[in-house]
Amino acid sequence: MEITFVTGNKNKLKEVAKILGSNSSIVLKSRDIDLPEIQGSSEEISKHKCKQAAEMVKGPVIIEDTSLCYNAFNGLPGPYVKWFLKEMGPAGLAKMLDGFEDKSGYAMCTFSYSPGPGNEPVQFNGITNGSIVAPRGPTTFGWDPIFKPDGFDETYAEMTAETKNSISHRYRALVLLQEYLITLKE
Ligand SMILES: O=P(O)(O)OP(=O)(O)OP(=O)(O)OC[C@H]1O[C@@H](n2cnc3c(O)ncnc32)[C@H](O)[C@@H]1O
Ligand SMILES: [Mg+2]
Repeated sequence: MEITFVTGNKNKLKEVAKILGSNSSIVLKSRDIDLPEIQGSSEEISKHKCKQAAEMVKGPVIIEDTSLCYNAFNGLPGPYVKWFLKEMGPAGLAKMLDGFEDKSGYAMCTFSYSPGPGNEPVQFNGITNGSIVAPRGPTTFGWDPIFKPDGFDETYAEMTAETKNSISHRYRALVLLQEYLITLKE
């Protein structure tokens, strides 16, 4: 099955390609487009991106929207983390919690799949719980240096790609997406 992943983020594409790598039933194509995003919940933003992607590609597409949620902020910055990261950097994003005892949070990936234009997208959520820490490790990908998943001492940035891809929010959502796509073929 050939599916086009529409994203303006090269690191996302790299991880998705790697996670799906061993699964030969999906042939992943990609389009480098930074789709406009509405304001709303992660699900609403993801659905809107997916509908636009299906119109552009005129065939089966996946897109995803990623959130970093602070429990002390009732889930914010959530899907708006990109703009906080852009202006404050990872260190500033971690410092936002200085006045709060609760440093817990979660990373969430909301994938949407559409078989083509005019179809209602199907959604899959992957969540990895963790805590927000002062930046540690390479600054290659977004807020990776400040997110320490539960059960690990390392931040996402300090882990090997293999370890991150075996526990990440993105991996968990992709497991569900793959399970769904397999049912379509039956
Ligand atoms: O074109 P799209 O797919 O929307 O790519 P984007 O970079 O705009 O991504 P989002 O809208 O989902 O915004 C999520 C923000 O979180 C960052 N991000 C996404 N996944 C991440 C991950 O696994 N680790 C660290 N940062 C991540 C990403 O760089 C953005 O700044
Ligand atoms: Mg985006």
